[in-house]
Amino acid sequence: MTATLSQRQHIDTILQSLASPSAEGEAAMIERSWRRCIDRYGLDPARPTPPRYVPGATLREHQDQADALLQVARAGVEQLYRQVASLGYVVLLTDARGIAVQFLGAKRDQREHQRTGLYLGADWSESRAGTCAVGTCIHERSALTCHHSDHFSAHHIQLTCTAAPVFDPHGQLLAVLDISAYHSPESKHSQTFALQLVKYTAKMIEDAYFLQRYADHPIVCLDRSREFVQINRRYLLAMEPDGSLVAANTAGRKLLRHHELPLPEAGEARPFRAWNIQDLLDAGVDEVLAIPQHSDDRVRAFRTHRHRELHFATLIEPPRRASAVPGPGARRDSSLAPLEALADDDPAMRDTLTRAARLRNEPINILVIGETGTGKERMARALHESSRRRDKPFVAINCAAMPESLIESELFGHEPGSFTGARSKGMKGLIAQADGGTLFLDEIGDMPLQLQTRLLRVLAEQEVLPIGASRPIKVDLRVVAATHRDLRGLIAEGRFREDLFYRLNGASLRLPPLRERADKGYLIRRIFDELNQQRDARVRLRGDAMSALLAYPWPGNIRELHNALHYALATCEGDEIVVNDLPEECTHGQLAHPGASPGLAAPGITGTSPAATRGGPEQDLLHRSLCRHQWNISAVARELGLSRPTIYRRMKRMGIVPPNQQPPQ
Ligand SMILES: Nc1ncnc2c1ncn2[C@@H]1O[C@H](COP(=O)(O)OP(=O)(O)OP(=O)(O)O)[C@@H](O)[C@H]1O
Repeated sequence: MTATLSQRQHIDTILQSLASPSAEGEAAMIERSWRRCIDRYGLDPARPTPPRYVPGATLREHQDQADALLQVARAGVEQLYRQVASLGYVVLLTDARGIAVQFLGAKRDQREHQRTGLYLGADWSESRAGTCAVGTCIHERSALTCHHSDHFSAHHIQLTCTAAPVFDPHGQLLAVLDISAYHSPESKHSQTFALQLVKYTAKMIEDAYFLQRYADHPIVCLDRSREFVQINRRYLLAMEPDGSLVAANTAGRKLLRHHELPLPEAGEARPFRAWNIQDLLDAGVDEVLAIPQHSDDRVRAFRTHRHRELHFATLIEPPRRASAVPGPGARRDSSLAPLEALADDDPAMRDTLTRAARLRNEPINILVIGETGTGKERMARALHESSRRRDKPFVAINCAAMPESLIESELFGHEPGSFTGARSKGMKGLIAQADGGTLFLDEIGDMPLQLQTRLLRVLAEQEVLPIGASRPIKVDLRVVAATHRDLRGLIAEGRFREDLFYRLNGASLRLPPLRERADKGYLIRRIFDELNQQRDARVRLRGDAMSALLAYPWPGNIRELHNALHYALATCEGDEIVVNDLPEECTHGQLAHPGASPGLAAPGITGTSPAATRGGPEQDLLHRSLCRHQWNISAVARELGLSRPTIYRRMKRMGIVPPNQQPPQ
């Protein structure tokens, strides 16, 4: 390929400036890099440098090694992309060797991205690509913009790229965050804001990683401003409870150096613990650890020993809270574990679970309200298992799934020969079976009116009269009813008894739909662990699959998530689930995420309508399971962890007809 005029000029500039180096600051970084390109890597600015992609398997190894960071960085990288996408930038996150392990860019320019190397799996190390933002940033350990002809290769001079390093808590380079665009103004000053934005996001990612990595240590946050210390958390210092320092973020390491307490640089053997927080601040360890965390005034002022600088401090203590159910100042009560396991840190669930914990042993009936599949039955079981009734039966009845003709005898039981078809020995009804324990009435809004009247009597009298019996049987019941319907609306239409509503609704617990839950990551991990256990498997959910699941706009039904994970487990080949093992609906139209190989990634920036509206993975999973078990509904119900009536209802809803019921062709 012959060089264009501007490319030839570029080559001349490089050769001239290397003959008489003069630059300072960022320009000096570029000049040093040009020299390395010629002297060390033997590169030629005129030689075409097509992008080098690592093979798919190698990319996955790089992603695996960066997994912990990728999980933390995801939100920051996506936020950065939202900020710059409309200006024509793509976002790359590379590992410390310059391999792009995450990429976000507009789908319509995919070919251009791949042609230029602004794509997943591309190698942007300096020795390979010449002077470029990522490669030079890795070398210099410093943020920079590599604008147009700053690039060594004449074939990169249309690009503007800005990169900033992300360091681990010991100063080791973890990753490089980069934004790049194909078109930009001639002046490098046009990228000043880009540089600030990338540096800012890289710091955010670095600090988030730091906080996660040292979540089990007290962390002191310092800032020169009282107003900003809780927001900026400029200097982060992790320590042991005796005050010895174990790690610091980049700014924190600078602060310590400034106070002549240098922490060892990456790779040095000397332990961090050489210094104590008392060596930096004119304060005792006890004073620092006593900084309040939960009052209005969480900031304390301290002076540094050496330079008497005034710093404001806040403290992040290791989480004592392992539970979403905060017993007020109480010690952890292990009987609450079933309730605690329902959620992590979701505000709506926290409120609901706090109420549930208080109500679990109260002699009142509870109404659980929530959309389909929000975990109402789970909640009812957890209430039972955390209550004093836990050693007695939990009996669940689905009022919508039971045929009307059977529901009365199933619920109330019957005497021998009390009606045609009655069992000769009679039958104990489900209500009597729940004696001493919990009766769970699912989909209570679907209970026929006539039975509502009889149920009301059971609840009022605490006794049940089996069909054909002359004497009632005493029962001790706690009823938990659940509904996704508007019971007040049904009352207004005359389809639900108001007095029964008040009997059932001693207290109500509302469950948020999945789309609103802030603890989706926890639910994903929990359901995944449960499925692994059920299958006696040890499959791992890789970070790229987790990212895709977190990014997917889930509808309200947790079953949808459950099914997607079940599908992935059933169909994945090795011992880990990667993004391509997930049902297509979960990955389609999402931002590109790590895990898809260069040829397969489909970066786009629009969402799709939820799978729930189309049957999607749920339908697929059900159909496969039916075929696998030769349409044996009990086996399918066991495999999917659902009741038989639910399987029948789903088949009906999805229009799945067993082969023996299909009309002849
Ligand atoms: N906290 C949770 N942790 C793990 N899995 C959960 C949780 N909540 C619900 N699930 C799962 O989601 C699915 C739906 O839960 P559940 O049957 O309790 O919901 P529901 O609201 O009673 O559903 P429906 O409205 O269809 O009766 C089940 O597979 C259940 O195992």
